[in-house]
Amino acid sequence: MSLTIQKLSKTFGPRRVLDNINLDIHDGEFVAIVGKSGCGKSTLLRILAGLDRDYTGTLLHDGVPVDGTDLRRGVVFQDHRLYPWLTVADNVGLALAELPISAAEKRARVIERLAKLGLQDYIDAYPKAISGGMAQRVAIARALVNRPPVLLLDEPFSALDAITRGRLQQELLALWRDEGLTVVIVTHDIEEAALLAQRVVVLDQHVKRLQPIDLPHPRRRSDPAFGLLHDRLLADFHDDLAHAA
Ligand SMILES: Nc1ncnc2c1ncn2[C@@H]1O[C@H](COP(=O)(O)OP(=O)(O)OP(=O)(O)O)[C@@H](O)[C@H]1O
Repeated sequence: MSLTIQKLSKTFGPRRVLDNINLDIHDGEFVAIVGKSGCGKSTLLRILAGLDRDYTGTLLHDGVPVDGTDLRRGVVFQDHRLYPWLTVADNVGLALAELPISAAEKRARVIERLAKLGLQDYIDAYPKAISGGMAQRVAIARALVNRPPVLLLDEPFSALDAITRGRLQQELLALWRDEGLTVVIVTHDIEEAALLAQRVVVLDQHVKRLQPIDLPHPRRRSDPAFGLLHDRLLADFHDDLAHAA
């Protein structure tokens, strides 16, 4: 068991954003959280990260209550959040600041991690000199440099062009497979969720649907089984929109 969410609710003032969420995320699982804008996806991810502790209910990581951010959970946001005055390597190295290892060891670890993401030629570049896709790779490198077992991503590819997004999706799948990560990705893109995840959580304040996707990777949009699952997820959204109207 990796993350355990029990009876979790969250309000902003009078507004209930998450209502009685129950969800177990298993070790090594790839879970996508989808739902219409404002349904609480980012709020839930921030809670999983330990960035927001103002909720009711229970959140456990490996059976232990989450009480803040933790080196065992790396986080990637939609915007890369790199410091413009630091090089790529120094941005990634910041994540190791508190680790009791030598500067040389830190540098070696940073370079190894950057190389795994194809960034070996950009180690000493500044963020403004690299593309949006590269910057998101750096953000992933920063999230993983501590070798956390859990990677949490909030709309990590939605600001990228379609080709770059496709590449990064494949790289994320490779990282998940090769490193045995537990991945939770928030996305508004049903197709992205269906292409990547083993389970898709449709959120609408509560868990509206938990959809397993048992298709092997790489998944093809042209596969009829993929189309069926995609359409089922899409139907949940139409349902939401009908209710909203
Ligand atoms: N700090 C805050 N204070 C007050 N309300 C907030 C705060 N953060 C989020 N909300 C509200 O909570 C609701 C859920 O927000 P959240 O960002 O989790 O949704 P989301 O599903 O991620 O949306 P989107 O897909 O548009 O990013 C929204 O109505 C939002 O306006």
